[in-house]
Parts: sequence; C-alpha cells; structure tokens
Amino acid sequence: MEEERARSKFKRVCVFCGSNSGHRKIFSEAALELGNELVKRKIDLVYGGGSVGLMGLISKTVHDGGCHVLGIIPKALMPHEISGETVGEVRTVSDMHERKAAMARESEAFVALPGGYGTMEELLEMITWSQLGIHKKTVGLLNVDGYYNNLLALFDNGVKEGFIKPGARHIIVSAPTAKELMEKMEALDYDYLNFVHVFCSTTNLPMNMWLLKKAGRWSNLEIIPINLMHNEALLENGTGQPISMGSNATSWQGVTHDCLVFGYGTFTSLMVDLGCWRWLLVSPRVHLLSIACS
Ligand SMILES: C/C(=C\CNc1ncnc2c1ncn2[C@@H]1O[C@H](COP(=O)(O)O)[C@@H](O)[C@H]1O)CO
Repeated sequence: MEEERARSKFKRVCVFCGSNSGHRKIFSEAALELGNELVKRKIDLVYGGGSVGLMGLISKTVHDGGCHVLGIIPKALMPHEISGETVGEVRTVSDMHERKAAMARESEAFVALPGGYGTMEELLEMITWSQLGIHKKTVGLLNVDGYYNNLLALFDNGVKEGFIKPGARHIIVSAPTAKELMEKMEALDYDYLNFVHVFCSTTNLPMNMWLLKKAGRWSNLEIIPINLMHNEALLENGTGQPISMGSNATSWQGVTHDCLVFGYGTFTSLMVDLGCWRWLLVSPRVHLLSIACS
C-alpha cells in the first residue's frame, strides 16, 4: 500500500541555490537536509536545472527520494560542461527571464539556500513580485549558519530608512534549519494575512480579539484598538513613528502596513472607502465575509 502522503500545503516548491557548494561542509549538508525535508513531506522540486554545486545536491536528493524534479534551464546553460547532468524532467527555455517566470509559475512557494548573485537575484525578484502582487506565494530563506544575516540586516535598514514598507519586510520567512523553515512556511495561513495589523473597534474589544484569534492561525497578529467614539487612534507605523488618525480619513493613506480590518458598520465602510490596503478582510464579527485585494 502506498505510504500516506505526509501533510504539506505545498505540492511543488522552487529552490534557488548556489551553482557552487561554498567552502564549508555545512552548506552541502543544508542542501541535503532541505532535499530530505521535501521528500519527507512529498513535495516536488522545481529548480534551475543541472547538477552543479548545491543545485546538484538538492535535485539528486529529491529525485532519489522519489519526488518529481523539474529543472528549468535556459538554452545557453544547457551544455553539459556548464551545468552538468539534470535529473528528472528538463525544460529548456530561451533565456533567464523566461526561466524565472516558468519557475514562479510552476511552484507554490520558493526557498533560497545559500548561493551567490544568481540565487540572490532570484530571491529578490520573487520578493519584489510578491510585493507587487504578481504572485502570492511564500518566500522562504534558509539562513544556514547566519549566511544571510547581513542581507536581512540590509532589509531591516531599508525599512528603517523608508525604502521598504514594514509590511513588505515580512514577505520573507527565514529560519536556520530546513525543518524549521518548512514548518514556518506551512504554518502561514495566507502570505500576507499572517503579518497584519488589525484595526479593531474598541467596542466589544475582548470579544473581537477572541474571535480574531479563533478566526485564523496568525503568526504575527497585532491588534490595534481604535476608539471610534473619539475617531482617532495612534498607530505605530512600524518605524517607531506614530501615525495619528484624525477626523480627516485621508490621513490613513500614510499607513503603509498590509492590513486586515476587523469590524462592521461605519468602521468597516470607512476602511473600505479608503481603499489603500493591500489586503482587506472584512468581518461582521464571526463570519469572515470576503477578502479583497486593493
Ligand atoms: C556559470 C556557472 C554555472 C552555470 N550553471 C548553472 N546552471 C543552472 N542554473 C544556474 C547556473 N548558474 C546559475 N544558475 C541559476 O542561478 C542560481 C545560482 O546562481 P549562483 O550565482 O551560483 O547563486 C540558481 O538558482 C540557478 O537558477 C559557473 O558558476
């Protein structure tokens, strides 16, 4: 009898990783570990094709483990002496751009292992596409032995200096081990909705908070009570600066968070009218009615 498929919300994950193996054994071990983690969860692999560096290690591990491997490789990198043998299914595309688009289309999530410019470029592009709403797929970073610490610090600085929206900083999910990363990625109910600030009416606040917590498995839920009676609230905009909501609703446009609104009646209508939210979840107390993308 076929072994029961281990539960994972992902059927196909795209892995970006070095075409080199790095100087330390720990990187190769991480590639093998991620490959085994995918196999354990019965997740198929999409990657850049070939057998060089970490790319070769992970593709062979997943293939040997009985999962499907799809290598998407541009014609120019096809020659054996450049990329080596590709295991599993090989798809040839005309150029790097087409490859990235195909990789994104074919997978349900992305993971970057340590790598060089190529890996970083692929990772950054998937983050950017997520930010622009071109895809809504989880982007994971396997931060092996702190390899990406400086990159993550650069992102934090981007937020601090006002070039990256605080909400967009959470697009990337990172963890030091493959197991932790996969668990974190799988725990996300929905890409953005896990990293939301909830603007919640102070009317029946305890009840609303209880309902919200029950309504989803949020990994980073922050509830910001708003006193509608006074029609104002001090919101922390993620950079430490308070934003005040006065009677002039347009001042809300300055709020940069991806946002979830929980409420009904006037409060919700106000939020809908503002229309500046990336994600809007409108709920009349218990039932989650709709998710709209602005
Ligand atoms: C030019 C070299 C090797 C080329 N071989 C590659 N084969 C397939 N895919 C590749 C290759 N090089 C880069 N990629 C893609 O970029 C990522 C790795 O780049 P990095 O700079 O090594 O991080 C990888 O995810 C592939 O999609 C000799 O080095």
